[in-house]
Amino acid sequence: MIKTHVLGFPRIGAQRELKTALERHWRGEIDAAALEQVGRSLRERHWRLQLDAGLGFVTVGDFAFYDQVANLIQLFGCEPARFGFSGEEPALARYFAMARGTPARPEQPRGQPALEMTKWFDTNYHYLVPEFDAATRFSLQPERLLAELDEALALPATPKVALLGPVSFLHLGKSHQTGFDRLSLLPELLKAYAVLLDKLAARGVSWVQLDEPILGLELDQPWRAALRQAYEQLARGEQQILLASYFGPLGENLELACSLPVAGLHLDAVRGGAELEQAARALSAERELSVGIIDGRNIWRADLDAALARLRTLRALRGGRLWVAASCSLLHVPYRLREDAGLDAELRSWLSGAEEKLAELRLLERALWADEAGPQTAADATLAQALAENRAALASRRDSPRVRLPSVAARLAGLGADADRRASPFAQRRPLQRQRLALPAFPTTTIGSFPQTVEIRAARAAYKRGELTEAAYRAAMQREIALAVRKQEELGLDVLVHGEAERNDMVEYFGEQLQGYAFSAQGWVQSYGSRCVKPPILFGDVARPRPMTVDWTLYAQSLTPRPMKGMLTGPITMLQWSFVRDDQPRAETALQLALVIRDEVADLETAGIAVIQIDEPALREGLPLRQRDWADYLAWATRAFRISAGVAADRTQIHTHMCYAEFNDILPEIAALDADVITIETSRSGMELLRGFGDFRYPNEIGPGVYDIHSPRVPAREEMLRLLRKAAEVIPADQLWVNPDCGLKTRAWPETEAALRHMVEAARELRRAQAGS
Ligand SMILES: Nc1nc2c(c(=O)[nH]1)N[C@@H](CNc1ccc(C(=O)N[C@@H](CCC(=O)N[C@@H](CCC(=O)N[C@@H](CCC(=O)O)C(=O)O)C(=O)O)C(=O)O)cc1)CN2
Ligand code: MET
Ligand SMILES: [Zn+2]
Repeated sequence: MIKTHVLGFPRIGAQRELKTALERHWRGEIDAAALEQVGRSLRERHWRLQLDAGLGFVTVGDFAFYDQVANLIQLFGCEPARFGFSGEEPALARYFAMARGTPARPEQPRGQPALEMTKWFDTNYHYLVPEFDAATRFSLQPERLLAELDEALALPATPKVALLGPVSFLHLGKSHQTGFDRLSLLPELLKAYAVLLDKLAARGVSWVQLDEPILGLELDQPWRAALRQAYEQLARGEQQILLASYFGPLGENLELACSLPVAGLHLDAVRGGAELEQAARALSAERELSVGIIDGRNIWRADLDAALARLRTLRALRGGRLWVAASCSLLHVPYRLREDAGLDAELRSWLSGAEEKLAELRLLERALWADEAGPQTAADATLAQALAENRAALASRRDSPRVRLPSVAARLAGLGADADRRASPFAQRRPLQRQRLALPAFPTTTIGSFPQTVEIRAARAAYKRGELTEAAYRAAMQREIALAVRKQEELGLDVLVHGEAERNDMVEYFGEQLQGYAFSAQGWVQSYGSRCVKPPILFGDVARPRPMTVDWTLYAQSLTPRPMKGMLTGPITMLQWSFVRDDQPRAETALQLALVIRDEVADLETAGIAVIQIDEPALREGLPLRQRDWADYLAWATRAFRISAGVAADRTQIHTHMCYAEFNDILPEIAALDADVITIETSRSGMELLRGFGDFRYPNEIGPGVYDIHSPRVPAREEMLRLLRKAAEVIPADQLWVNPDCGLKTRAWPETEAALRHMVEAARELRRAQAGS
């Protein structure tokens, strides 16, 4: 028997309907009932797509109004006590309170910060981090999930319920209590899972998919033992469990996974392809093997011939039984690309979004059926035609002259051995930069973006629709830049930025100006909550036809005598947040990107810009999931950064910026980037993150973020002072900068100005204290 399925489907909506509805709800424009209705209709639409594609199941449980991990916090009734919920509040209101934080109330004068948000493995999706401590109790609240299940049953459709598994749920959470062992909660959590599984079985659900993506990580013995304990216990119930792993090979966890007494095992055959045959042999015959052969992380059209060859081998090993799936949830790819208005016909034929991936699964299923059916049927002709079309599209991509630019390869080959080094070491660059910039102690700056207002977005949308001329658009963006410069001067910031008004996104903006990149009109992917990105598509060798930021930066610099920071996105972040080609190593693509950024640095410098920031927020996210693969990645990734910065003269100050990450485990490599200044996100951790930089004696200058930009909350001057004093305990004062955690594009102006005013006051207070001591 061949069965096809997906681990999850994108939920934001082909037209981002969920985003629109959520934001309207948060603004108070639509009530909870209207929002729920949007959720229901999206679920129904997505299930119908799965039904129409002939999948063996529709997947239930992948929908979330904010995040699938946050759903589990409510499903298992473990909302953190700090939110002070009485239980009287509607569940959805509590959910958004956890996701977005709560404003100050008389009984909670400072409000509650949201749950921490962190990267979902090595993706650009962020999940909300569950908080566990000794007082955590679980109490199953299955109403929402059961209601969704009933919707699917009513279609009618055969549902498979998909949830994060108990061990990954605990693993991905955190505890603020030192010494608390999250695994001590496992027995209670398992009881709740077991009750839920029974309820699902009673509703007639035949399969429950439990995701344990931590199987792709290096696990300590206690976590491995926890997986065994969990599945031995859960498998005792009625419910059949499909245990799902993705994002990498199982490696040393393969044997464990194959030996757990679950009814089926899903593996990522795209990133863990090498071990599929081994798993097919190791898994006992009565169990199902689900082969994730369609890439759930990237947008290239699948090579169906290759997939079929692979599946036939595996099917033979499995005695004819096999499930065929996408490697991971399709959450990470856009809805559809084959008809996207932003892409030309040739490119479209090379791509697959979520809908097209459903069709690919269907074709694989039909081809495998045809093997068994024997003699030619009428359906075979359409199948053969579809496979031929697939072959032709793949050949057109492989042979396309658009993909290769000989000049790029030649330039890389000719790159000097010292291209990744500045002319002199930091100690020599520093006095030259100090003299040129003449900054006060504790210099203040921001990370780049200022509020992306409705007006800015509307102007860009009108320009893209052809309703605004290029000149009018340019003038509108220049007005925004002038406004940002004026406000920064009024606030008294030291190193200014132009504010990035002209950028739709820090990656897409550059992609749009580079050869080798294409960008879709509707290829949205959820990044967190209602926020989406439209990753540009890197399909060929990268080249820069003309400078990308020089005009805007020079315009901004012309408005002020203060230093204007040029603002670029670094090669690794460009790589990580784009859909990149799969026909050459990522390391090579990174080098090509490094060269175009290098050229931009050179042009900004020639134009007289004295400070240039090369953002690398995704450097940490790109780390391989297993530590043993880190060194190789870090070697090429940091070299790519250094190649982009290495062209700068000693007197030009290079900044970099990183956020959303635990930096302490890669401090030597961060230091090896040799940026003159690094700004990092530290405020949510109360400067804890900085301690590592201090212990390591980080050699260059650092701007630890002094306030969280994810929340409209305006921190008091004293709060920032406290953080700065804490920072000064671990970092020498003459190395410290003062700045927010990250860019301010998601904020509005009033809170931005208020917070920056407090920040500048805090820096001035420090200077006074220093002068007086
Ligand atoms: N690529 C990327 N990844 C990242 C980050 C990032 O900045 N970029 N930051 C971190 C956090 N992730 C984030 C992801 C998205 C957003 C974000 O603000 N996204 C915006 C969209 C940004 C964008 O592409 N804007 C376009 C398109 C805007 C738009 O929706 N326009 C409307 C029309 C608007 C109108 O008519 O008024 C439309 O196309 O329908 C533009 O400004 O041009 C959103 O979801 O709202 C923020 C942080 C980590 N990962
Ligand atoms: C996610 S890092 C953002 C850096 C960028 N320069 C900004 O301020 O928006
Ligand atoms: Zn950032």
